[in-house]
Amino acid sequence: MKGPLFYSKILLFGEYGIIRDSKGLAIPYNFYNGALKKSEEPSDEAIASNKSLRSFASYLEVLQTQQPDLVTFDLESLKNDVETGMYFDSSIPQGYGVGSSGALVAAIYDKYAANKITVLENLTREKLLHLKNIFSQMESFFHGKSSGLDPLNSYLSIPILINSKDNIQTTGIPTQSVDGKGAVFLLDSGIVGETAPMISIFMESLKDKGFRAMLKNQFVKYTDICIDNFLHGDMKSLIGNTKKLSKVVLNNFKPMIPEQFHAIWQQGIDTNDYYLKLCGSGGGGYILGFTEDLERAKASLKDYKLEVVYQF
Ligand SMILES: Nc1ncnc2c1ncn2[C@@H]1O[C@H](COP(=O)(O)OP(=O)(O)O)[C@@H](O)[C@H]1O
Ligand SMILES: C[C@@](O)(CCOP(=O)(O)O)CC(=O)O
Repeated sequence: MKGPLFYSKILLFGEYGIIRDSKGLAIPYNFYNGALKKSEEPSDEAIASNKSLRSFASYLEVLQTQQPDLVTFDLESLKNDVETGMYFDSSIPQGYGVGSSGALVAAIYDKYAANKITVLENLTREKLLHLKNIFSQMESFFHGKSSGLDPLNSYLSIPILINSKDNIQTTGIPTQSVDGKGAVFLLDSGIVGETAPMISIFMESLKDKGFRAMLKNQFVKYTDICIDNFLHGDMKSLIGNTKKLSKVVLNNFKPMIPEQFHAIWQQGIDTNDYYLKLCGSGGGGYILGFTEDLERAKASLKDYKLEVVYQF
């Protein structure tokens, strides 16, 4: 048995802001994927994954008992498959901000949900919101509060634009220019991040009036402008505004940036070779980079591994 593939995602813009109603833009990232699978001779990884699925199945049982109107599953098949060794065979790194638990949630919903909303039907705003709500509650098993956006992106495999909490839509993004000099890339911090403590730090910071003002007048403002620039293919403005965003993040989201990356973050701003921003909740995992000139960014970051995700 091997199920369909579910992909990783990248939240290009909107981390933290979407908790406070900024815009957000998430795109599928097809470099990594995962699928439900059974194997005769499971590896240690498969055994660990199976164990995690077992607890997830119990959680879903409670969820559907508590909220039968939200979603129900074919629990008998799910439990039976878990008993007979099913696991999530995935190349998506865990705790890296590219949605490993989101892809898993999407795969489970796809295979076991009753009356599921499918990708093929007309996805009205109401249906999208309903799906996001289901996914949010399913995914909260893995890291507490979840917006449900990761599984939604993985399930639909199309870019999603968040206009506000209750207003989301699927969207197109400008076609890549494969020989373009400009690029969006991932920088591997080599550290596994944890989502929940980062969100706690953010929530704590929100108690401060100055932080709230910075968020509204700078962070959310530049996030929203960057998304507009990106969607309209205005890459010149995008680069200028990611520079502003990069500065705001370095000055105000330090706990979310591993310490050994503070200097190269600043170096990008000083040299204009690249601009860094958070990729998801931060604290490790990937850092997202934007550059007008990929070769220059590569030379400047020669000691690091870059993965290009989009060229323009
Ligand atoms: N292949 C897998 N099999 C079982 N559980 C997985 C798998 N991949 C991810 N998970 C679960 O998802 C958690 C990581 O999700 P999360 O904290 O949301 O990080 P991220 O989504 O940034 O990768 C893991 O701790 C694990 O419980
Ligand atoms: C920090 C946050 O805004 C983005 C998600 O981060 P991550 O991809 O789970 O690391 C949290 C959320 O909106 O669920």
